[in-house]
Amino acid sequence: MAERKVGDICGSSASTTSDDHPKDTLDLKPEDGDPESPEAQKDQDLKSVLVTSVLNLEEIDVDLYRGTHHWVPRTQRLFGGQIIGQALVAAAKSVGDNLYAHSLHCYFVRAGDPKVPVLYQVDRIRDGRSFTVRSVRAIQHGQPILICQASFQMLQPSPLQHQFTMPAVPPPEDLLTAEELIRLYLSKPDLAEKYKLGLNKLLAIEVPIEIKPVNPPVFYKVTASEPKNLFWVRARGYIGEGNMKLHCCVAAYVSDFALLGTALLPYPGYRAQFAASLDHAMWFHSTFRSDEWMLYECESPWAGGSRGLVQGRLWRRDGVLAASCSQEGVLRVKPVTRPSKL
Ligand SMILES: CC(=O)SCCNC(=O)CCNC(=O)[C@H](O)C(C)(C)COP(=O)(O)OP(=O)(O)OC[C@H]1O[C@@H](n2cnc3c(N)ncnc32)[C@H](O)[C@@H]1OP(=O)(O)O
Repeated sequence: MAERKVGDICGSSASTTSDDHPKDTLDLKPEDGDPESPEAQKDQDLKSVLVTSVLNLEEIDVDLYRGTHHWVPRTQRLFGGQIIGQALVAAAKSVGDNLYAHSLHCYFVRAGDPKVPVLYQVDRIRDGRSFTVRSVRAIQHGQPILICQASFQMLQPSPLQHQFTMPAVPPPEDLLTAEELIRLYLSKPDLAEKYKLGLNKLLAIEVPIEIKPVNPPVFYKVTASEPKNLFWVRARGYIGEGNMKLHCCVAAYVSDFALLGTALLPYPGYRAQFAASLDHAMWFHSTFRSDEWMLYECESPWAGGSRGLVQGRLWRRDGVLAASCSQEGVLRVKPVTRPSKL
């Protein structure tokens, strides 16, 4: 069982002990690392996308913020992870530097409209001695699209510490990114034209997340599998050590990516006719860097009634459990029709 360090709650930076916490703010300006370093310069643009646009809200009034969009799925409904991440940013703005996000619970009540920004209205529910709770409504066209409650806690170490063991998988250096896999498929001389179009569309999507599937699907070979999936994941770009609240917001964004699809893995004979996240809950257990590779372990323990339940665990490379999440989504499917062999 991986040894957890005292103070390993989402908030202190990974290297601190219990008595020297960096000022943990949500100032989203580029980290004070060496901005001229090749690493920071190389990714500054992409970092500016994720840090200064997707998760950098404009303050409209006290506890009222406005968020814009960067990447929108082909469904043309706003990506749920964006709305969760932005809602957590809004909630965190009115919370002291000595408090750290430990959980959030959301309902997606209407589809997000990519043509208009999202307003985030924060309600300061309670400021307790150890725990502080905020409620956030994400609003478009005067109606809520998401309702979210987030809770923050002071650092309070405890002798009760345990976690599961991280799955044994190849390191990310031994695996290909989703883009590299797609290019590999596209290089196959016998690939049918109709597949090329779909794959090139996938390549064109500018998702600010890098993904390396641990067990990449054998492309277009439809086989049923257990409702379990593993992939290495990280935010594109350099974010840096200090903004633990920001890393939680990025992890919230990442956690909703490719999660619901886990419930479809046992049913290759069906494709989603209508799929959307209904709710999303997340718990932050330790410090982590969302701009460094983390293992995302996804599984679906149940599906039925046009819904699927999926759960995820985000692991640091050193085996520490960083965050857990659960989500239920509506899954309406129809049989996949294949051209007859006759
Ligand atoms: C992975 C992600 O990031 S998803 C993004 C985040 N999540 C979301 O955007 C979901 C937001 N929430 C919502 O949109 C709403 O709460 C809903 C759609 C989930 C539920 O709203 P309801 O008013 O109950 O809609 P309902 O479920 O009846 O219908 C939804 C769709 O399914 C269709 N539908 C309904 N019943 C059936 C059925 N039995 N068979 C097939 N289709 C059906 C409806 O026609 C509708 O399709 P349409 O939007 O193309 O017209």
